[in-house]
Amino acid sequence: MKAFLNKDKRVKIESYLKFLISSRHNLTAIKDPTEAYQKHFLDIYLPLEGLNLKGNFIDIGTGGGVPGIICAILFPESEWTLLDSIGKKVKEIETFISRLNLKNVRAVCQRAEEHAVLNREKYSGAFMRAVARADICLEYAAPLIHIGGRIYLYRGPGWKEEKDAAEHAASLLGLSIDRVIEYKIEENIKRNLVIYKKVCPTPVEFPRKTGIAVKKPLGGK
Ligand SMILES: C[S@@+](CC[C@H](N)C(=O)[O-])C[C@H]1O[C@@H](n2cnc3c(N)ncnc32)[C@H](O)[C@@H]1O
Repeated sequence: MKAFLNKDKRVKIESYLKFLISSRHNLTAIKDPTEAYQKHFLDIYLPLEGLNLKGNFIDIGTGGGVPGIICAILFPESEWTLLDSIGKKVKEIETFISRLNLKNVRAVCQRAEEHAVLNREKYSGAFMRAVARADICLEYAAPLIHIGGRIYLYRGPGWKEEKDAAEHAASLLGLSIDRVIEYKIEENIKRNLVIYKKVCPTPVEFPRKTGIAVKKPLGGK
């Protein structure tokens, strides 16, 4: 199903952005509704407009629920797992999920490396924004998705500099780059949705033990 907006989805997205910017736990530094619409909604929505998504997806390092909650509203026929290692964030997004009456979302408090132990190859796709360097994100996400599944990384203009490290990690993890969607959320704010496809099994040694992906990134220091 392609991403599209109708009145019901618009209302839910506006309510969610209100919850997010008025959170007690400072889930975002953005407090202005117009800026939140641009940086938390348009940033996620614009590159998805032409994409067909259906299945069982995970948002790793969801924080306040971006991109997971936005995606769950845009793609109600898919199942969404929102993962974060910080308990108070997960508790708060659980309240957002129930206030928005979203039936296709669950929130899980766990580190990505630990989630992979019992959920290997469970998902059709993984989304990540602002969690870590791209090569580190790929190590977290690759074991969780099945062959043929995709990893969607929201990256800023620094993507060009981190691309070689990400490509090296991808070659070790069974991934191949699928496409890069370039877009702008404002005339001078350039963004990329970098999409990797899982083409063969991720070796069992990945993800490495908790914390190692950050300490010794696959793409080098
Ligand atoms: C800067 S926030 C980004 C939140 C959100 N994705 C966004 O774009 O607004 C990064 C989040 O990733 C989570 N995180 C970092 N490493 C993680 C890991 N290994 N497993 C689970 N969550 C992780 C942090 O707890 C934090 O909430």
